[in-house]
Amino acid sequence: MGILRFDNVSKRYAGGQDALAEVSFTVEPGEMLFITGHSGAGKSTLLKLIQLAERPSRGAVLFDEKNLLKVRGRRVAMHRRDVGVVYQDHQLLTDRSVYENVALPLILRGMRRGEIGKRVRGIVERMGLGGREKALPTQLSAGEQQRVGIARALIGEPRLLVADEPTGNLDPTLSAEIMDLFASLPERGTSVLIASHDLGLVKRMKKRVLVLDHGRLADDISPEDLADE
Ligand SMILES: Nc1ncnc2c1ncn2[C@@H]1O[C@H](COP(=O)(O)OP(=O)(O)OP(=O)(O)O)[C@@H](O)[C@H]1O
Repeated sequence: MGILRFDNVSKRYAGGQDALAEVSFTVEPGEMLFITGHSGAGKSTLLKLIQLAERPSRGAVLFDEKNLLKVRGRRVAMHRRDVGVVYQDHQLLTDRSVYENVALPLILRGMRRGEIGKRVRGIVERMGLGGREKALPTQLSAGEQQRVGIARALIGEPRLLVADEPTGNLDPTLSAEIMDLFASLPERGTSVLIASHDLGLVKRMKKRVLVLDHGRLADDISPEDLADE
């Protein structure tokens, strides 16, 4: 049973063409995969459907076999706890410390301060940011800032992590470091779906790759096939 399933999903924005057309695929628990394709191929749209930032025009997106079309109102926030999101520009609060940025999702949930502190310390260490808790994001390097963004996405222990061009602003060495960090997540049970147009980086990771072309799923390449190329 997949953690995420797209069943013949199409998405058409008002006045536009199909941004996604009849897309079907399944993501297993603990699987890491990439989604790639040209600019405008529909990568961001696909990730938005998972976060309930957009709704499909046709077809169904299922999370844990639950049709997301039925998730409305207060249950949208509950669903978003299960999906951690990492952005290209990390979207950190620049006037808040690393600690506060990472703690934010738990504060919003009303978790006890002691429990928040324990969790933040744990994830900050895991992301290699130990000792930087009091720093402001502007005092950190680009790679460190992105790791704070990943820590914030992971703090609520989501079942799935989605990332839209998470290394878009980083140099090749830092990009590889961040990718290795993502690759370490599935062994803890988190599935990871990363949109990237950096084909070199994607191929190096030797994971499953979904290829979008004008909204259609043009290819679904297994790690074994990738190794053969
Ligand atoms: N809010 C919107 N309203 C109308 N059309 C949109 C909207 N968002 C995206 N589109 C269109 O949908 C198509 C897919 O866009 P999307 O952003 O999903 O592509 P992408 O693969 O993420 O591109 P990029 O790599 O440039 O970010 C494009 O033709 C885009 O112009």
